[in-house]
Amino acid sequence: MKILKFGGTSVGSAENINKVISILEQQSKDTNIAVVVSAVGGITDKLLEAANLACNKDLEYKQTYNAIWSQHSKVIEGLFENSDHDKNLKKSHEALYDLISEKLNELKSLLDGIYLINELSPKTKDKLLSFGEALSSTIIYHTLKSRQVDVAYKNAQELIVTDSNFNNAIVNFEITNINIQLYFNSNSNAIVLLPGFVSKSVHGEITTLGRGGSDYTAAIIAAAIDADELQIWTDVSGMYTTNPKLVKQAAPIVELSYQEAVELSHFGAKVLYPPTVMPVLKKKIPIVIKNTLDPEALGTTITENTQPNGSPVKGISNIENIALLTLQGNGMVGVPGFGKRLFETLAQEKINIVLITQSSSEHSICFGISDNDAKRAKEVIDTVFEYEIQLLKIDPIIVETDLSIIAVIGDKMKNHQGISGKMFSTLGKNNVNIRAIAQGASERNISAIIHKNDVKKALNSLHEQFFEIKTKQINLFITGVGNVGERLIEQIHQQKSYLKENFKISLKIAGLSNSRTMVVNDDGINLKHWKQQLENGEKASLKGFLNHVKKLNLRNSVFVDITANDAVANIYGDYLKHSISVVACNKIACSGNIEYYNELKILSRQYNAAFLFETNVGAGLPVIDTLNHLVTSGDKINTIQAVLSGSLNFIFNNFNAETTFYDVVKQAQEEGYTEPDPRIDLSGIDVARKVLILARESGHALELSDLESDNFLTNDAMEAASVEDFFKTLIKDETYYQSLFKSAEDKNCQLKFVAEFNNGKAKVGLQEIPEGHPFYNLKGKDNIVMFYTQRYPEQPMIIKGAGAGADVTASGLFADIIRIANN
Ligand SMILES: NC(=O)C1=CN([C@@H]2O[C@H](COP(=O)(O)OP(=O)(O)OC[C@H]3O[C@@H](n4cnc5c(N)ncnc54)[C@H](O)[C@@H]3O)[C@@H](O)[C@H]2O)C=CC1
Ligand SMILES: N[C@@H](CC=O)C(=O)O
Repeated sequence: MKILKFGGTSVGSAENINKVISILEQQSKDTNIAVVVSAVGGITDKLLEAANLACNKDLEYKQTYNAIWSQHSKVIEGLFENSDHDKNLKKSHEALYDLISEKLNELKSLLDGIYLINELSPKTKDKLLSFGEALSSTIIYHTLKSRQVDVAYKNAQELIVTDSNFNNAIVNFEITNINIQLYFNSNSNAIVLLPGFVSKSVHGEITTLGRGGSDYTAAIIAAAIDADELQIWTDVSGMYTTNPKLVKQAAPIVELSYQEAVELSHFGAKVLYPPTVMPVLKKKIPIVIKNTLDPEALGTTITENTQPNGSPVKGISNIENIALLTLQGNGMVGVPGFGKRLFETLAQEKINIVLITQSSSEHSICFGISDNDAKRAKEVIDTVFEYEIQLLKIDPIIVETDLSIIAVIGDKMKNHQGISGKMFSTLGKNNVNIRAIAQGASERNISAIIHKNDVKKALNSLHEQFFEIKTKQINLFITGVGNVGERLIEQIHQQKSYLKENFKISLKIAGLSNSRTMVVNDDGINLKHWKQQLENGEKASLKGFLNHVKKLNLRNSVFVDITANDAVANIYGDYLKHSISVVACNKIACSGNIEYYNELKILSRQYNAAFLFETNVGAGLPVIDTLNHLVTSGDKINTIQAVLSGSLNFIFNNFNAETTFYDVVKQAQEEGYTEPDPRIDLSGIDVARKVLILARESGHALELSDLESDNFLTNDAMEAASVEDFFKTLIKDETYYQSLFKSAEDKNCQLKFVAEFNNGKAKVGLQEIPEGHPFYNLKGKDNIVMFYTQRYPEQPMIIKGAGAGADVTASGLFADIIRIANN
C-alpha cells in the first residue's frame, strides 16, 4: 500500500484537483492507496485572518468569510462544469453544494461566536482551522464518487488521537496505530481519502498537528501500516540542488538519504518539514517527492542509503535572516560554565540556536540565531553576565545582523578530502566574506555565515563549482560601444556557444553603456537586439552603472572599458574594490599619474580582481603579456624599440607625392585605426602613452612628462581647437607634409614614428628609416616591438602584426576576458 499526500497548491483549483484525480486513478491500478489532502491553497491563512478579525471586533471578517466561500464555490463549479448535461452528475453537484454550504454555515456560526465573545482560545482555533481540510477532502471525495471511482472517506480525527495540546498536539501513537491498523485491515476500497492536519484528543476535542500537519498525518498512517512508500505531492519536482529562485541552474535531486534530506530541509528546502516525517524514517519507508503539475518528472526519492557512486555534495542550502552573536573575553579562557549559562539563558527565553562555533583559544563563542530574536537575546545575555561584564572579564555581547547561512550538504563528503577547500576557495575568489564556519563531525554539512547581500552570488558560485561540470560563467559589463565595443559584442555573440561547448566558459553580457544610455540585465542582454535595448535604456551615468553592477553582485563580474574617457578610467578603483575585474583598452589609467597606476595594481592584488589592459599597446598583439612573462621569469628589459602607432604607420605608408596628407589621415580615421580624436595619434601622445606603459610594466616609474617627444605637426595643427579645425590645417600645410616625405624619399628612407626606451629613458618621434632596418618594410597598419633583454641581448624578441583596427582590438579585449575566465 502507498500513502499519497497532496498539498495546498495541488488541491488549490479545479484544474489541479483534476490532475490529482488522474494521478489517483493511475496509482490505484497497481495497489491500494491512502490519500491525505491539505486545505485548498491559501484557505488556512484566510481562516486565521477571519478569526483574528472577528476576535478584534472587526466586521471585515465577513468579507474574508465570503472570500472563503467563493474560493470553494469556484473549485466546485470547475469540477462539475459539465453537470448540466448529465442527470447523475447534476445530482452529485447539488448534493456536494448542499454539504459544503452546511459546513460553511457552521463556520459562519463559529466566526460570529468569536466576534460576539471577543475571544479566540487555542481550542476554538483548532476547531476553526479544521474546516480547511474538512472542506477540501469533502469536495475531492464527492468528485471522485461522482466519477465512479472506488473510494472511501475516513475522517482522520477518528484515527489520530492526541493530547489536548491545542494547535500543536502530541500524538498518542499507541492508540493511533491501533486505530489506523484496524481501519485499514478491514477496508478494501482502492482509495481511502482523509483530511490531513486534523486529529482528536483522548477527550474527543478537535486538535491539530501543527506546522506541516498534513505531511505528518500521511507519515503517521504510512508508519502505522508499514506502507511501501510515502509520496508527497507538491508544486515542484522534488528537492532541488539549491534554491531555484536564486540559482537558475538548480535541478531536482533524484536521490537523497534521509539524513541529507533532513539537512537540506533544515536549511531552507521548504518541501519537507523534518519532524513530520520522523515516523517513516524509523520504519525506513521510502519518501518520494513528486510534482502534481508535472507528474512525469522523476522527483526526489529519499531512502536510508543512496547509490555509493553518487556525488559527494548533494545540495546547497541557505537560511535567511540570521544574526550572529559573539560572547568574548579573556575571563572565559579556561573557565568552565560560560557555555552552560549562555545556552541555558537562550533556552529559557525559547530562542533557537541555528549554528554554534567556538575557537580553540576559548576566547569567544559565536552562535547564529534568527534576526527577530537578536535584540531579546542581547538583553537577556548582557543581564545574565552583568557581573562579569562589570569586572571586564567579558565584553557585552556583540550582535551582527543582516546575515544568512549557506551550507554544502552530502553524506559522502566525509570520504572526500578537499570539499571544504573548494567551498571556501570558491567563496574567497568571489569576494564573499565568511563571518563564521561550522562543520559537524559527521561532515555531512559544512555551514558558513555570510552577509545576506552575498547569498545569491555565493549560491551561484558554489552551484557552478559542485554541480555544473566546470562551466564558468563570466558576467561582463561593457562601457563604450563605438567602433571597438560593437565588434567585441559581435565576436562574443558569435563565439558564445563554441566557448561553452569546448572550453566550458559561459560569457554573459549583463550590462552595456555608452555616453547616453545604459542597460543592465541579470539574465543577460539579448545580443541580437542589444542596440535597441541600449537605446531604450535609462540615462547613462558612471556611478549609476557601478551601483547596478554592485547591486547585482554577480560572480566573476568584469567591467570592460572601451571608451577613451578619463572619467571612466578614474572609476576602475571602485570596481576593483568590489572584486570586480577590469579590462581596459582605454590607455588613460595606465598612462596617467603613476600613483593611480600603482594603486590599481595594488587593489587588483588585494581584492583578487584582475586588471588587464593588453590592448593598450599593439591592439590585439600579445605585447604586454609577453613583457610580463619576461619580467616575472626574471629577465631584465634593456631596450625597447618599436613602431607603436597603427594609424601613423598606415598614414606614412600611404602618403606620397600622388596623395595628400589630409586624405590619408582621413582614411586612417575612417578605417578605425585612429583614436576617437585623431589628434591624439598625430601629435604622438598615443605612442608616448604606449611606450610609457611598456616602461612601467618593465619596472620603471616614469611619468608622461619624463618622455622626450619629437613632434612633427605644424604649430597650427597642434593648436587647432577642434578636430574639424585640425583637418583644415592639414589641407593648408600640405606642402610642409610633402617636404617631410620628399626628404625621406631622397635618402631612400621610409618615414616611421618610432618609440624607444633605453636605460630608463623613453622618447618618441618621426624618423627616416633606411633600407635594411627591421622597421623599413613594416606594412599597412602594422606595429613592431623589439625587446632587447638580458636573455635576448643581440637578437631581440620581436612581436609584429596589425596594431590598430576595431576587429583586432576587440579580439585583444576578448583575449583578456578569456584570461580572466581561465584563471
Ligand atoms: N581603434 C583601435 O585600433 C584601438 C583602440 N583602442 C582604444 O579603444 C578605445 C575605443 O576606441 P573606439 O571604439 O575606436 O572609439 P569610439 O569613439 O568609436 O567609441 C567610444 C565609445 O565610448 C563611449 N563613451 C565615451 N565616453 C563615455 C562615458 N563617459 N560613459 C560611457 N561611454 C562613453 C562613446 O559613447 C562610444 O560609444 C579608445 O580608448 C582607444 O584608444 C585601443 C587599441 C586599438
Ligand atoms: N590609435 C592607435 C590604435 C589604438 O591604440 C593606433 O593608431 O595605433
